[in-house]
Amino acid sequence: MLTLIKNGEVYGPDYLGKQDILLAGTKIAMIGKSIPTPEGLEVKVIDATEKKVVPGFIDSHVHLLGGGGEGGFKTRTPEIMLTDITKGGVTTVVGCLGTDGFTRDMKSLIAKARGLEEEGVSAYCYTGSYQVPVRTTTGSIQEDLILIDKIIGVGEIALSDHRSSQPTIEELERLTAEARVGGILSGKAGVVNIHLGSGERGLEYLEKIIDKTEIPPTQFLPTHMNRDEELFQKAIAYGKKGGLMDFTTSTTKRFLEEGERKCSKALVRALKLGIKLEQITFSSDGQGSLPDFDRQGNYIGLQVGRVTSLYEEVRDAVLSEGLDLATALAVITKNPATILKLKNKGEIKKGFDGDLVLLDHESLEIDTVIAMNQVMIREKEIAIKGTFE
Ligand SMILES: CC(C)C[C@H](NC(=O)C[C@H](N)C(=O)O)C(=O)O
Ligand SMILES: [Zn+2]
Ligand SMILES: [Zn+2]
Repeated sequence: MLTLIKNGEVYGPDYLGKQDILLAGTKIAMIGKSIPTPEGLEVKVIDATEKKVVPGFIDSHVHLLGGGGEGGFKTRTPEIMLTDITKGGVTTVVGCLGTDGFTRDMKSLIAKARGLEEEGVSAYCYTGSYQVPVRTTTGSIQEDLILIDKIIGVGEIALSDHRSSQPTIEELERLTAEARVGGILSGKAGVVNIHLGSGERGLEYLEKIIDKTEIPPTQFLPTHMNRDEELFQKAIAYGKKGGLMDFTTSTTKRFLEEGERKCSKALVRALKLGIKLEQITFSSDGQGSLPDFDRQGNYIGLQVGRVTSLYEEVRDAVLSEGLDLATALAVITKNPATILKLKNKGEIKKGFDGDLVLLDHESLEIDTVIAMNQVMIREKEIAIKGTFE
């Protein structure tokens, strides 16, 4: 199937100017000025005049099965549906388990990722959950990475949080070493997605491991680094040592009042403080719980994370914080693709996957979403059965 997207302002995420883009099969076949409509072939032509064309968004931390439970059974959060993902312009997700790594398991997570792939988006998983030792599928982290295509790393491993399994630094070193070697042997990132709570120890374990072992800082993708000012400051110090930082875009009014840093502002501040753009990503924590505890650790209530918050924060960074679009887009396109070694993802380049989002020129609202050259949302209309094909 051929799709010709005409005359859009293209950000790959770097600005490429007015270009036509030809999609063939599931790939970007050509990018160029005024590509002629191929004769005698069935081509879907999309007029992107007055639109910006950007890479499909990558959400590196989504509770595909739902999560939660921190307030008891009634607070389990719901499984994600395809349109929860595509209406946010997201065309690639990485699934994880959280606090409840007991009633939700890796077999279900892998099956859910496969289901989403059948529906047209790209989906991967981290093996494990908050807990250490990591509950794998094959019995070993290395074999999960080597044998199960959907598994690209380990997580979300909880540190500095009252809900963590209180792992020792040796246990964390060991599982990270296993993830690294499993990644190397399978050509994957083998990244360890770390859940940071607001505990005093903060990033201590990670700093010690990258200081005293051969494990590089890029082996860790620590998330929730914007959850409060103290952790944000620690993240900046960690970033100066080459550490990566992922900011969580799902939030609540109360969290922001309690000191959580809004992602659009955290991005601008981190750049101003000298953190390099390629060290920074956003992820949504979609369908994960956003639980509230008092100072004594008593449960107060919870809300549910939304994948749509991912691009909302990027759009705010541009419209409210004055960041340029190419810079803001990088944290949900090229950066996660590079860090997680997601081949052919995150950029508008010949040979890369046909994952594209068309934005309204002025409002930057999502207009059309194309995943693997299938139109999932067209002129803001959501395809009922997933795609318009
Ligand atoms: C970053 C904050 C706001 C949310 C964060 N969510 C999770 O980690 C996922 C959740 N525990 C689940 O298992 O569904 C948190 O709880 O700290
Ligand atoms: Zn988390
Ligand atoms: Zn989470």
